[in-house]
Amino acid sequence: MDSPFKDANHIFRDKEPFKEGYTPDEILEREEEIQEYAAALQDIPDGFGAPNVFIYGQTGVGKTATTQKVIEFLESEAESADVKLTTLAVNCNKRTSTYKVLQYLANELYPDEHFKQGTHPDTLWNRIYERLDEISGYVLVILDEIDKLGEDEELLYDFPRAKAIGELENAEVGIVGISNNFKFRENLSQRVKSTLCEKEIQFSPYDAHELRSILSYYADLTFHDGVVTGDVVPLTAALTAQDSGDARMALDLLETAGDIARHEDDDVVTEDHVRIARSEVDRANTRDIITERLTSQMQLVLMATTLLVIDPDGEAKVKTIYLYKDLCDRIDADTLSESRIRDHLDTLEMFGLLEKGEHNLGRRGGRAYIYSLVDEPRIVVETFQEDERLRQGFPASIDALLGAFEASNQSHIQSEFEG
Ligand SMILES: Nc1ncnc2c1ncn2[C@@H]1O[C@H](COP(=O)(O)OP(=O)(O)OP(=O)(O)O)[C@@H](O)[C@H]1O
Repeated sequence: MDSPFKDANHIFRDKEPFKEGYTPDEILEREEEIQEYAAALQDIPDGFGAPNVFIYGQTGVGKTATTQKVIEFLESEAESADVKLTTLAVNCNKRTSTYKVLQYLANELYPDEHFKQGTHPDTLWNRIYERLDEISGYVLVILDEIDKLGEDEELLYDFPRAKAIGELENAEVGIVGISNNFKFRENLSQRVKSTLCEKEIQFSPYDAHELRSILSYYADLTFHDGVVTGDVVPLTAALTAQDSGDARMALDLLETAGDIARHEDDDVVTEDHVRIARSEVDRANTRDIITERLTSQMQLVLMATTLLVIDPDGEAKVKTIYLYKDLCDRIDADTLSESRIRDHLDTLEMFGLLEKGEHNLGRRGGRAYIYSLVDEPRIVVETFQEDERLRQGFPASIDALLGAFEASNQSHIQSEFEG
């Protein structure tokens, strides 16, 4: 058999910049935020203190990448100004409590020792303070995904006050908290909010113009010259801007379009590759949400809604609830109350799987909520068909129904739930 692998890659020159954790040399389209960020931290090189800063914005809008760049500048400014500065970066995604962050910091500050799980928290605090006093100067603790600490505020309360209350003599701690969870800030207690959110910087989603410039920069680094045809970057930027304004998502789409061109042995990447990539990425996202994030009852409610969407007789005659009960009977699952089903429909909407519209019931009075699927029904049906138990819930004619639906391309409103 001949080797199944392709010859030399004529599409990509380097894929490193697409990887998670890659630090770009340049941060584009964030000039204003960088200026604000620098102003918020100016007290450090000026020698006036270590401030606390809170950075927030949706996922993929450059909060982490911009922070890395600003910290690089800050470190070099501090050095030129002869100001002692230590920066400690912690990702709270993996360290979700004050204790875990302290354990991590202690291990970073004492590379020759190992602080095991179970070390008394007072020991961790004392050793950390001891070391920071030895190092002396300003200490900036950068807590990425700070919202993962949840309601555990001990660290956020104690650390910035350590000098004021005499725990530290020669060092002063400032915190940079980064979050994509908008509720986190609101839920902070007043005493922590007033310190941590002393200075706040918001990062907005990127618009199409900004994404174009970011994508062009990455395309130059990752693709061979002349491979990316004219409309690819603007289309990728426009599709992502309409959806989320998330640079990570845009880069993922561009890479997937390149992968498809490579796989198909095409010489160049075109708009068509981007469109195919878009449907592949959507498919993968939908699958992840359905299989990883929905409870089995939410899956059943989604299944019922999907069946109504593809069943030509389903429109406005049958309600989600009856179909849902029927599905539960078929796969022998418990049935929820109508109000819980309603909650689940709202959750499915929040996950971006369903869209809710409203219509008046005319002479009958009242309103009805109309749910439609955001994705192609086939993506949802195929995901359910991969699950042995859920597959039983579909009627034997599901493939024929789906085929007929696609042929007639009925994608309008289908499921009714009276409000
Ligand atoms: N303005 C930019 N210039 C260059 N690269 C960028 C820019 N914004 C984002 N990126 C790149 O996009 C990806 C996602 O950015 P980043 O991780 O900084 O987003 P984030 O806002 O911190 O997201 P999350 O909240 O999910 O952590 C990274 O690869 C990053 O290098």
